[in-house]
Amino acid sequence: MTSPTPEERLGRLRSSIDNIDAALVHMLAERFRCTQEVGQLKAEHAMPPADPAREARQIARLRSLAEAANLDPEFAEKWFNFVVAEVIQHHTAIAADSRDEA
Ligand SMILES: O=C(O)C(=O)C[C@]1(C(=O)O)C=C[C@@H](O)C=C1
Repeated sequence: MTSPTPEERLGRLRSSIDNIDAALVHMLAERFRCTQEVGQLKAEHAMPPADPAREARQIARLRSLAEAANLDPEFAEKWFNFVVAEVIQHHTAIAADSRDEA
């Protein structure tokens, strides 16, 4: 039995990377589906778009999960802040739309 060539190994690794990227896109889409609903709920009840105390708890939890998974906690926090900044923009836009409609 011959061992795989570097090109075969690269091809297999890239195929796994493509599967992981697809899963991440689907998970992000699902997360944003939930946060859109949160945005509607917050707008209906005049709740603020951002909840810094909740974010602090999420960051502490994600940093601990990242450490356990051997992922750089700084990177996990940056990723979270990037996603949440987008969510807060969506929440703010939903609240503005619902005020315009009132
Ligand atoms: O949990 C909320 O209150 C949300 O609006 C969701 C979410 C998040 O994306 O996880 C976004 C903004 C808040 O500052 C905190 C958390």
